[in-house]
Amino acid sequence: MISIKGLSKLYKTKHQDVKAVDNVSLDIKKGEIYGVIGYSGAGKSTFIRLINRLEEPSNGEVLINDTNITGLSVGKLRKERQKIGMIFQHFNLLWSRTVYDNIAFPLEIAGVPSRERRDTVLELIELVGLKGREQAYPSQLSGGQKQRVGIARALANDPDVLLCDEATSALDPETTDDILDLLVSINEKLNLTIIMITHEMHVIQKICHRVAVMDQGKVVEHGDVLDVFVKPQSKTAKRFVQQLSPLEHKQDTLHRFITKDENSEVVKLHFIGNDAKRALITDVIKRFDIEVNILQGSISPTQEGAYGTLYVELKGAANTIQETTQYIRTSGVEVEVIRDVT
Ligand SMILES: Nc1ncnc2c1ncn2[C@@H]1O[C@H](COP(=O)(O)OP(=O)(O)OP(=O)(O)O)[C@@H](O)[C@H]1O
Repeated sequence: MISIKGLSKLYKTKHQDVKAVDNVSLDIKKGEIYGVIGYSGAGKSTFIRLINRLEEPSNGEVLINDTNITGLSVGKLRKERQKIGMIFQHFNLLWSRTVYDNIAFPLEIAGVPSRERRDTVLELIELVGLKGREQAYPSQLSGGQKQRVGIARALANDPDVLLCDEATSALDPETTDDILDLLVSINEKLNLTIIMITHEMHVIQKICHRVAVMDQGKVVEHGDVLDVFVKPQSKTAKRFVQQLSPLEHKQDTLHRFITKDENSEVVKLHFIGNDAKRALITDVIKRFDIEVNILQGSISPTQEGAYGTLYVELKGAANTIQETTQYIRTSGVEVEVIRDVT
């Protein structure tokens, strides 16, 4: 649905040239929530603003439903932008207009007749959970409510895609989760494609189907969220995943279980999707003459299923330990033998 080809943005400043976005190519499918994550300065905001041409690209193309956004005249771009909603970190509401009038604004610009406009605004107010606050001004709203107005306004012209630029970064964790839940429900109800720029891995984990990791203007890794969480390849992705995994910080506590004794082995098990729900440890204990000592574990949900990590100590005869790890592997769970903790 969205095809981004060789997209680049070079800022020329007095002192230096900055490649904010460097030859990015991505395909985003209809109805998916696509996350783009990166640290500050990675080029995320520039990237998302290139999609609707709030920034002009230096190179490359953006195709939305086969329309080449990069090639459109100003007039045609204005029309096409109605199909691309956008929400912002600081909401960008019109402070002198009520909730109702903020949401009606893009419909006024699009020349929608007042009767139809009213129906759409009331429907959107209901959709984002702001019934009863129609006549409030932005200054009278909480951050979460302001973002709900932003979302309703972005949906007013029934867009094909919603661009979210750090849409939850100004919100507290609880309100962030409420807004993320709202975005998921809108994605499901309207089959709306959502592109989500963020520096928070929690956002990616909670709502995205696929993710691209940006560093210094480049996409250094992209794929299904579950794959990137379970097996991050790039240094940047690994750092992000570690942020979310409290276990990685506690690895030093594993030290005392790691010995040179061949009758004891510490292993890390990776569970993905339905594997995370299986009673594998019970199964292993029943099958093998082995002691299983659970050291640490966690399960994390994502949009595409759960993934989990479990550290266990296996105690028994060396060949039984080997048979056990082999059995676990053949049952589809990845096993990593931990010999050293760094
Ligand atoms: N208008 C501009 N002129 C010159 N350089 C710019 C401009 N906008 C962004 N940059 C530079 O481009 C790079 C990417 O910036 P961008 O804001 O896209 O990153 P980001 O990942 O969104 O970071 P943040 O989350 O901090 O905004 C940075 O080095 C930034 O200084």
